[in-house]
Amino acid sequence: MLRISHLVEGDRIIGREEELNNLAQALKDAVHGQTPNHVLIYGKTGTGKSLCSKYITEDLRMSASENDVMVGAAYIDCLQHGTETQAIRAIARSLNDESETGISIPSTGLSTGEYYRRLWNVLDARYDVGIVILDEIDKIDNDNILLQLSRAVEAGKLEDSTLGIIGISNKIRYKDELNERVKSSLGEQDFVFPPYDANQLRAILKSRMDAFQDGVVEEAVIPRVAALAAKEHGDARKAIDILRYAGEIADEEGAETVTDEHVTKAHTREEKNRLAELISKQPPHSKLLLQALAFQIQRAETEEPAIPTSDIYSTYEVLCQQDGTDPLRIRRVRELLSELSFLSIIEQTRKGRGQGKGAHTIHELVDEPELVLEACKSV
Ligand SMILES: Nc1ncnc2c1ncn2[C@@H]1O[C@H](COP(=O)(O)OP(=O)(O)OP(=O)(O)O)[C@@H](O)[C@H]1O
Repeated sequence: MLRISHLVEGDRIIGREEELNNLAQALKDAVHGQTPNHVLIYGKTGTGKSLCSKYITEDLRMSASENDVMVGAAYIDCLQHGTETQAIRAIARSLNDESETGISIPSTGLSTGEYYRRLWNVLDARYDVGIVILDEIDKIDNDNILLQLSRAVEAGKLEDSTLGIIGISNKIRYKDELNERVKSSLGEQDFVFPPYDANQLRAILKSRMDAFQDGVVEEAVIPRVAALAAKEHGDARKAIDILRYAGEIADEEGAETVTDEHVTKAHTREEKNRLAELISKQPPHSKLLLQALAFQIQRAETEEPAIPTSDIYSTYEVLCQQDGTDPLRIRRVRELLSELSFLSIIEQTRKGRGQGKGAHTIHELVDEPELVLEACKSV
């Protein structure tokens, strides 16, 4: 129950009624075998984007089957299947059943075009509607796949079936990066999932308490974990991870109960792991920028240093030189910094320079610079 991949049942999804309704509304045509809207979902980590997408497609699949409409769903993590061929192959494999279709989807040896052809055949053979969930869609290296999938029906690739896409991203500006054709066909409906508040996090944690035996978790633990997870942004993943680590640490120590002290240790363990995971997903230049900011903060003599973009940039240039890579332009650097801020790895504040002198942005790290540098090194 405390594994992140565990799919909770509908009645345990907390605080997402509106989002689930919106998704259901956008996809409802699939229940009658018609083409659903393509949907993009944005939101910070741990706001339930993957959970709600999987839940709603499963719900749709079951409602559709009552109408004798066959809905097939494929969930693809684009971080693991980041090229066009890998992603198409993964979708085709997940929807196929060779014993039923006679179509094989080998792991190598086919051209990208052939993988597409087999995917269309699988869809036509097995389903009325295919729903493809592309998680971390911004990690796909080539827009072509989005164009092909979103226009498969229009382009006459599918004869007896149709296709809908749910794209999920942490990058709020993801759509700006797409070319106009993809943008217009993919982004029919956009939804932003807000962070959870401490009450919702508490309810989410309570609904997972079956993971522990009765009386093992001390009373103060759940509110404390919820408060820790709500502090940066209301991240259910973080909350569940801290609770799991607290249980593991209590177990390692042979303790009878999970206490506040275990939560403190669990929080440190979670921060280290989360940072390393989050940073590992960032482009190389974002890592250099983070290191630059961490070095600047370490070097600063004030208690709570706030570093302007220009200072980060000058250290970043030195790091690029050491790394043998060309620095990006300042404009792109600003974009990467604001992405890091959206992900709650850094904090940005606009500050006035004094009357008539305009404003500039200053930066802080959410975590300790040593932790950030260690995480950058470990990935
Ligand atoms: N409303 C909720 N009720 C119960 N559990 C939830 C809820 N929202 C999220 N969770 C749980 O929190 C964890 C993270 O959720 P999920 O993977 O859906 O987040 P996400 O927004 O897709 O995050 P990321 O962008 O990091 O992939 C999962 O274990 C999920 O089951």
